[in-house]
Amino acid sequence: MQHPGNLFVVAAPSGAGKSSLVKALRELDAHVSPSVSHTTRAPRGQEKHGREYFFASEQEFDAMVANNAFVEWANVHGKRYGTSKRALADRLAGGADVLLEIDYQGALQVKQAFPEAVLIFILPPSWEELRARLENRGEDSPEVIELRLKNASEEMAQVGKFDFVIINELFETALFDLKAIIHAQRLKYAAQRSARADTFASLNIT
Ligand SMILES: Nc1nc2c(ncn2[C@@H]2O[C@H](COP(=O)(O)OP(=O)(O)O)[C@@H](O)[C@H]2O)c(=O)[nH]1
Ligand SMILES: Nc1ncnc2c1ncn2[C@@H]1O[C@H](COP(=O)(O)OP(=O)(O)O)[C@@H](O)[C@H]1O
Repeated sequence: MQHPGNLFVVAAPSGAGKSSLVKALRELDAHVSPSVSHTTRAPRGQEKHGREYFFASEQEFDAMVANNAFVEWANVHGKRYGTSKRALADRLAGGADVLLEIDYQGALQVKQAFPEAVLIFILPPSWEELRARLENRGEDSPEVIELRLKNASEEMAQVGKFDFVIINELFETALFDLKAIIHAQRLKYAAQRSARADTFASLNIT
């Protein structure tokens, strides 16, 4: 079996720029593989089943919960979202670095299951800017935007439980920070692996 890859988790209040940052990162770094979540929310304009999400009915989601098919799942803004075990295990075992874009509740569940996971939280520079980004994105109704802003303060209160925090003010700076965290974790992991290999060799363990 190939060596398992690194696991990164990125969380943020809605509108902070998480999806845009992860998309830009993936264009620069082909070794980061996303995991496609299941959700009970309806698809937005351009979204495709199996690409952004697997869109599931409440009954389908219930069945997956009952079958213990999720690594983590949570209620977010009144809908359910979850990472399936299948989506994660195959990619990690194949040696890919996997990046999960999930909410803080899911991130903390992942840390329980995988203590070596690296948790990254993305903050907006201000409340005004967060609201402006949600409004300018033009994807959500005013009621949905208000709900997301209301939930943002509870989400942001969790920032201390994360390993790293990025403030997404200037996009290019935030992207640089995200790349740096991922690069540093890869180096650390590679160093640990080679130290282990040296020890194994000196002990004649193959
Ligand atoms: N726990 C958990 N949260 C998820 C998952 N997939 C997406 N989310 C989170 O659900 C929230 C809503 O996502 P979405 O409806 O796509 O809207 P967005 O916040 O504008 O990107 C975001 O905080 C996502 O990170 C998942 O598999 N598990
Ligand atoms: N640094 C930034 N400066 C200005 N606008 C940004 C920045 N980062 C993202 N945006 C814009 O803000 C909106 C929300 O970003 P998005 O990536 O959809 O957020 P999230 O996935 O966190 O909900 C989008 O319209 C995006 O283009």
